[in-house]
Order: sequence, then structure tokens, then C-alpha cells
Amino acid sequence: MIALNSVYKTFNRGKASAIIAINNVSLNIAAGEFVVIVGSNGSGKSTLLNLVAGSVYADEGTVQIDGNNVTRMADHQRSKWVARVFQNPLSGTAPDLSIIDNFRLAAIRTKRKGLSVGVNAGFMDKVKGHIATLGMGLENKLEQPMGTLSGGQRQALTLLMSVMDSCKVLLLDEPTAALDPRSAETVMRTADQLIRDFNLTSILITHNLKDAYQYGTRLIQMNEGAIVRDVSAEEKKTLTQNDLFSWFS
Ligand SMILES: Nc1ncnc2c1ncn2[C@@H]1O[C@H](COP(=O)(O)OP(=O)(O)OP(=O)(O)O)[C@@H](O)[C@H]1O
Repeated sequence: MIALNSVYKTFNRGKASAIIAINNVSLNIAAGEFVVIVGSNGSGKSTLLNLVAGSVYADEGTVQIDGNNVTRMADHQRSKWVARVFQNPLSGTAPDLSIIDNFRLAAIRTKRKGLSVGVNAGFMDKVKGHIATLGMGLENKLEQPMGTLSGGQRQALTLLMSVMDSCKVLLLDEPTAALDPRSAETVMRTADQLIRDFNLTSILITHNLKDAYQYGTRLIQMNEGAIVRDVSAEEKKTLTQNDLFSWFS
């Protein structure tokens, strides 16, 4: 589903401040895999995600999504396959608009044909049904402004909004970093459930080693722009949480 082939990315190329962020990375992620990426600050995790999302282009090498060469394709053109959730719960939603209007906006953004999606009763029922599965009681507050919800509630809704419109790839860039522990747990559980329900191919970046241990089918460690560990689902079962901590000592 996602294939990076011998990808390099250097920032500030040709200057004294040049930084090799991605150094010859090749990575194949099969449909339905849930890959968790860990690594110290500056190891290239976000750049890797940006290369898949299209907010950064490779200097060399190719990026493919669902069999399409997207190496030079703009991020908005990739949005038919790729949804992305960021650290900040505020970044994915419009605070002054109601929950339902945020869902309408999200649907309009990803749908190429017509805007009828936002106004019909079927759409409202579909959104309501999906929100109910979050188990937060928000399905009865569809007219409430998004800005009045907690960070965890907003992030859970952002996740749902991202995946509802038949995207295939979900990119999660530290989605719980700004949340308190309980909200973070709820959001991670929600993400895990949505990934299964919608059969998504997913990449999660996290500094939370407990989450890295608990979630995902494959675990990757990056260091200095390279993949230094790639642990399959089978191998992961043999790891302990302490093994993960020892990678960083
Ligand atoms: N737009 C940019 N311009 C210049 N340098 C950049 C840019 N984006 C990233 N870098 C540099 O590239 C390297 C990799 O950054 P990246 O954000 O991918 O790391 P990361 O593993 O996600 O780090 P963190 O865990 O701190 O978020 C870092 O040295 C960073 O400073």
C-alpha cells in the first residue's frame, strides 16, 4: 500500500546548515498494516510521514501509494488516499463551527463531486452513527461548537472525520502528545478501533513507548534518518516493554 524506495531528503541542501533528514530509506507497508515508528528527536520520523503525506518531496528515490507513483504529487492530490491527524487537537477542526458542520466541511474537502453530501439526512444519520461508536455521548451534541469540547473529544472526532471518507492510509503524528493521560488512552483506543473497523493502513509516530508496545502490528525504530530496527508482528510478541526502553538507553 505504501512503498518508499531508496528515499533521501536533505534540508538546506548546499548550505552549511544542511541536514540529512532521510538517508536512503526503503520501506514497504502492506495494506492493513499498522506501523508504529519510534526514535529520538530529530531522527526523521515526521519527515518520513511528510514524504508519504506529500508535504515534503524526496530529493531522490520514489514514493508509491496504492500502486501510484506519488513522489511529485501535491499533498491535496494525495488526500483521496491519505488522512492525517496531528499533535494539536485544535489543528484538525474549526472551533466556532458545530460538530456536524465540521463533519460537513471534512466531507466536502475530500469529496470531489458536488456538495450535496453536507445537507442530506442520510449524511446526518451516518455521522451520528459513527460518533455513537466512540462511546462519548457526543452523538447527541451535534450542534455544539467544536471549541467547547475537551482536547480528547476533539481529537477522537478529528480521527473519525479523517477516516470516514474512504481514505486508505491514516497518518498519526503524535496524536496524543497534547492530551492528559486518560484522554490520550481514549484517543489511542479509538484510533486502534477505527483502524480495524475501516481496515486502514496506518503509521503512528509516538514517543510513548507504552503505546508503541501496546499498539500496531509492526514496530520501526529510526535513528539519524535511517531505519535501524524493523520488528514484525511475530517478533514484537517476543519483546518486553523493557526491551523497548533499552533501545533508548
Ligand atoms: N523544514 C525543515 N527545515 C530544516 N530542517 C528540518 C525541517 N524539517 C525537519 N528538519 C530537520 O530534519 C531532521 C529530522 O527532523 P524530523 O522532524 O523528521 O525528526 P523527528 O524524528 O520527527 O523529531 P521529533 O521526535 O523531535 O519530532 C531534524 O534535524 C530537523 O531539525
